[in-house]
Amino acid sequence: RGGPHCPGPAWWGARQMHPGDSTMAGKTLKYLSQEEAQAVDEELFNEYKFSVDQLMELAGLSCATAIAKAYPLSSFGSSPPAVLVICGPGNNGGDGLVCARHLKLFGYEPKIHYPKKPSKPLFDALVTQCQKMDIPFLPEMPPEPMLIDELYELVIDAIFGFSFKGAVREPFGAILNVLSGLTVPIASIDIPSGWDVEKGNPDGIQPDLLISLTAPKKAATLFKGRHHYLGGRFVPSALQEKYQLNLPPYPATDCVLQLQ
Ligand SMILES: NC(=O)C1=CN([C@@H]2O[C@H](COP(=O)(O)OP(=O)(O)OC[C@H]3O[C@@H](n4cnc5c(N)ncnc54)[C@H](OP(=O)(O)O)[C@@H]3O)[C@@H](O)[C@H]2O)[C@H](O)CC1
Ligand SMILES: [K+]
Repeated sequence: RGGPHCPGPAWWGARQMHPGDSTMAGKTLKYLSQEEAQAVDEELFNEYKFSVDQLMELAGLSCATAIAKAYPLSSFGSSPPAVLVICGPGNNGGDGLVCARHLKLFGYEPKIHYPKKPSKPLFDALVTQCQKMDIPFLPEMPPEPMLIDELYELVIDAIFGFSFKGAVREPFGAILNVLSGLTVPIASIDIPSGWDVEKGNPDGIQPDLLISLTAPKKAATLFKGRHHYLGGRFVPSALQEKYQLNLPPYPATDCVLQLQ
């Protein structure tokens, strides 16, 4: 474990953490309830005066970085690797748009399906940025898992984040059904979509990668995939302390940290 990227002992402690476990400093990484996740988010905007696009840019960059670390360009047979990004109607979908843009800059070939864009200037701008970077928008979701397996190397799930509640409404029910049948890996942003934010969903999609933003949510304890990253390195220490997030230290200047 030597060399310039050698994780220090604190990171190693974080890597092994689950609720109830401890870091080497004796502190437990907090897994947030839905209410806590929303409260931290609101405080970042209302008290700390961050704007949504500031945090969304950092969140989306973290997502693209985690994906590029877990699935480096060199690990794919095709070049550039085709990636399908599915964006939902809230800020999780916005993170997906930003992630797609950074993936393109990193050398991937993203295509986006965005069936329910909110009519807000922020999302209009994110869409224009992607269009001007030659990222295609697919008007229809590929109807069969096999089609996606044939055409794409990876699927990014940016459908729902920490505000998801209740039974899935269309068109997202049909989309999640297709995703459930995939062989190619799914990378979920913040929450595997269709999972209850706290209790998960044993019958839902089973992503290979999860990137928890700000702090993991309770459902992340049920994540069974290979790669769990923490991203969204923007939480001021006073806010971390107020919510006792006990975030492990990020390595050097990295915007993501591998938890598993
Ligand atoms: N602090 C941070 O870490 C930041 C995280 N970011 C990302 O933002 C999301 C949370 O975004 P939010 O807009 O609050 O919510 P969602 O994206 O999770 O989803 C809201 C939309 O989803 C619809 N919805 C909810 N439940 C269902 C359902 N059962 N079926 C269908 N649709 C559903 C909801 O629709 P409504 O009709 O209820 O309005 C909304 O349209 C967080 O997870 C991060 O990914 C920020 O980017 C930066 C800060
Ligand atoms: K998601």
